[in-house]
Amino acid sequence: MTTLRIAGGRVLHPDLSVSEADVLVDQDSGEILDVGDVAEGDERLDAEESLVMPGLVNAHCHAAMTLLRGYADDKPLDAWLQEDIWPAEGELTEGDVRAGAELALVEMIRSGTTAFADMYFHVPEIAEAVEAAGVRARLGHGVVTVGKDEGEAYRDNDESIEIARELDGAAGGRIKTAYMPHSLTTVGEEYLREFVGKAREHDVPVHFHANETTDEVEPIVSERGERPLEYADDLGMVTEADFLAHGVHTDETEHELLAERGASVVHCPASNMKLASGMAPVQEMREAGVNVALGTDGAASNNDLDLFDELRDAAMLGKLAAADAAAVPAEAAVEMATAGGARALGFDSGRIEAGANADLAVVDFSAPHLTPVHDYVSHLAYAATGGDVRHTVCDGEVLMRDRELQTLDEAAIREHAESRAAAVAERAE
Ligand SMILES: N[C@@H](CCSC[C@H]1O[C@@H](n2cnc3c(=O)[nH]cnc32)[C@H](O)[C@@H]1O)C(=O)O
Ligand SMILES: [Zn+2]
Repeated sequence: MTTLRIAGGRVLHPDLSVSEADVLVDQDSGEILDVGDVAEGDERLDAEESLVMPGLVNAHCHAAMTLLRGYADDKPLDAWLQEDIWPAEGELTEGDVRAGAELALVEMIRSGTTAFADMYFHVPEIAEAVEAAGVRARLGHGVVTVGKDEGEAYRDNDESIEIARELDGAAGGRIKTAYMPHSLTTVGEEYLREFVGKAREHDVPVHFHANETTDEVEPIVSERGERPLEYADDLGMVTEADFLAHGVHTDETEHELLAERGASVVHCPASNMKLASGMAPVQEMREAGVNVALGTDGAASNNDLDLFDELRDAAMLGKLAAADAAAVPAEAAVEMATAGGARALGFDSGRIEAGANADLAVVDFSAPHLTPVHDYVSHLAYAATGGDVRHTVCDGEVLMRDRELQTLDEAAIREHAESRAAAVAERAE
């Protein structure tokens, strides 16, 4: 057994209390062995003046969209997707998706994210990038059937199921999968009925966009006379294993349904503000007992993958939505970005405790904007940024040490992404 001791700092415990403690990690099993006054390790990671926290979980992303960062801004969802994003994505090759995913992984590791969920295409390329980077991920092929003939629509759904079957458990178990229909309005009912059943046969969860804009909710309500998530529930897509992105325009009935079924909602505050989709009722959902996680969504609607921004945005927007400064307090935001995200994705991470996955971020508290420290959790939610992360550890492996990436060649990845993105933009013109 090879062990790693993260020493000399403070630890954020599962109840969000903070105390001086070291963390001992088994690098072979990738699990936390002990927290507190721990034994010596074979290797040491310095945590002086720092806080060891669970690695952040980005529970909804389209990682390769880093190539489209700043490509089209300042438009509502529908026009943004149809006029700019989908035409550009039509030009993305396997190599482009690989390059974009690698850039995303650099950003995520730099800002302390150790697990993410991703809906995209050319998923085997994304999986290879994840395997090399060393993080944890739940990956899936996004399905759209509107505007496609039956044959094409079937192929797209089949591919999503096949990818989910083939890649589940890859990278030594760090990669898990899901069937990922894009949304309740972009995938036809007949396909959802058939393929959600197939996902169940293969024991993979379902991940989709839901209730993101009023334009998406209204047609379902008027055509079916029921709320979108009641429709999704009829289709069997709201089980404990399932997680949906956004949930902006959800009502009390839907919150009760989500809480009862145990399905998770991934709140994406920056994307919701940028596309003016609306304010998700996060405080109400949490009070109803819904598990809420945080996501950045793609870099083209955010425009970065720094989850510390989401922590702050979630706390701020949650107050505005509830017209109550006590809504979505710092603790809630931190919980959503860690334990809530891990639960949504089905990983035993998001808590620093013996037996959990050793997925950790070590945040440097010596910066002026983090001085003084009255309350560590407050700083994580309101003052820290991804740039404050010193070390990132996933599955017991050090992915970043003193702000230097250990598994990825950052300069080469940046250069490659830059030239790939320029070529995509040119082809899409
Ligand atoms: N476009 C592919 C499959 C969809 S992958 C997931 C899709 O979600 C899109 N996407 C990114 N952000 C959002 C969002 O906020 N709402 C809805 N879709 C989004 C993204 O651009 C990507 O096309 C096809 O036609 O078969
Ligand atoms: Zn999305």
